[in-house]
Amino acid sequence: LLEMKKNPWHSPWVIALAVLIALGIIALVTTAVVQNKPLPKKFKYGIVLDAGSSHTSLYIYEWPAEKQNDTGVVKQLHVCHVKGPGISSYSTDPKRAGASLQECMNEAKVKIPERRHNETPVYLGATAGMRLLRKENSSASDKVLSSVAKSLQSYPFQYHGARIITGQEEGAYGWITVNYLSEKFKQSNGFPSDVPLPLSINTLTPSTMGALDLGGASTQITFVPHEEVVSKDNALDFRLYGNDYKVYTHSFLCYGKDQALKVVLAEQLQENDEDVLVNPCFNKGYTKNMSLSSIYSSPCVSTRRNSSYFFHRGTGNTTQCRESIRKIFNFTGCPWPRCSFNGIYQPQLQGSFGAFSAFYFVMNFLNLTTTTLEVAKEKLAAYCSLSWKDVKQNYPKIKDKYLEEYCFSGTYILTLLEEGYNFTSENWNNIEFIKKIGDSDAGWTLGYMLNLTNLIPAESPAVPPLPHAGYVAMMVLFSLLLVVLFVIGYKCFGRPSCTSQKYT
Ligand SMILES: Nc1ccn([C@@H]2O[C@H](COP(=O)(O)OP(=O)(O)OP(=O)(O)O)[C@@H](O)[C@H]2O)c(=O)n1
Ligand SMILES: [Ca+2]
Repeated sequence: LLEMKKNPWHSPWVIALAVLIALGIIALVTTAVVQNKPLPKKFKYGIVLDAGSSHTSLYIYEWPAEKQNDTGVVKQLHVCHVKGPGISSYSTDPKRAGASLQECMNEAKVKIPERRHNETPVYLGATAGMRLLRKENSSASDKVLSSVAKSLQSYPFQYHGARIITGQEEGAYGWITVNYLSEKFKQSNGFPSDVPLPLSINTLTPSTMGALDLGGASTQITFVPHEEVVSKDNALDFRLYGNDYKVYTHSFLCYGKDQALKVVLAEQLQENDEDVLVNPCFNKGYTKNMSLSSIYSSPCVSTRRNSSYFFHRGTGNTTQCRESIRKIFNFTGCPWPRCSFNGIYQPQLQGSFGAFSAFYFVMNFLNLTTTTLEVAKEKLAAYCSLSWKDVKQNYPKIKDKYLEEYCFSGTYILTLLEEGYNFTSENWNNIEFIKKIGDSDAGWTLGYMLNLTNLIPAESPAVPPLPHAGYVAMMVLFSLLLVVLFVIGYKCFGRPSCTSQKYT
């Protein structure tokens, strides 16, 4: 009996040690489990079709399901350019609008894992081409939309609608895209998120990047100004990742580069009595027989002329070209403290800007993406003065459709940015001409999907239970404790000092 009482395993010290060791193991396992929840490794997908005035593109986005609230995790997986013109061009044969999307939709079926098809949302947003068609003939635009809707619904994805987005949305989502991709929303304003900010809010919000989008039929300018946006039509309020943003946006319908060209040509024709149009915005030696209906059929053009064809001849003079482009802007009659043009309010430009879509295509072709404004003007003048023969020889691979318009387009862009939006030599280099940020294209589609899929939270997402450093420290501490307990246990084993004397 005495022997049994002396058994060291029955000493309270050893029992206490055993309990502590067990607790240590439980603590270790719990910390590891809480911190490193098993990763499901599940990817989610979304499809957005950008039905622009000149073409349609299908974008597939991908993001890890468990991180979807973080900023910057949604990425473009794939883009497919639909063959043929924009959907508004099928107004006389709407069925073909839906059919035109099939090739890209079939590609999406291959790119997205089959088991994810039924949970993948698909959105179609149509822009200025459809806005113009709706203005002209709303039943035709309805038919085109029904045709594309029917086509999209025949796929195994989750159909979320086909609609014409507003110019405001187009500007806002473009702004969200560039700031999401350049991780501008991650920054904090230095104030706790529940503290109401002083009135001069936009001087305290983290800096963002403005967005400049030039399409075929409309153009958008969107940025966070320092001053209050006094025109309600141009004001947007966002709360993203715990910060408030007061954003200015405006979309100019008919000021996309294809429609602007039609308006310029119509003005030039108006000033010409003959059926020959001598145009300083096209290279010398460029000639083309054009139908007047190609210009007068546009709802952006209000003038009319009787004959059916005209002879278009270039002279390649950028100074004269700029003069004729300037005529489509109205710089008088501003009812606001400040205007861009046509009496539209625009606050003072603020911060850096990302200029994408046709701003990029044209400026990149002309090699003007990184120059000063003065050098851009000089280089453009030199390009415009090249003969059409030389231009064709220098760029044999570029389609005539694009090539013939670069002198006009370059001059239009400089006029729009400098005289329309009031960029100057001083802030010119705040404009960054971009196509992509990382692997994703700059444009409104990503912002549209992030918003409709609730992928951008209003408040900062919750942080993990422990920051990584805290987790490592805890693990080291628990491990050390366990080692110490083992050592004490081992050293104590069988020693009288560790066994209770009152049993003897
Ligand atoms: N490599 C390219 C591709 C396009 N373009 C021109 O860029 C303009 C269209 O730009 P885009 O952003 O694609 O316009 P859409 O989205 O079709 O038009 P919108 O946004 O106004 O609906 C067209 O004039 C087209 O000819 C170009 O110059 N070079
Ligand atoms: Ca567009």
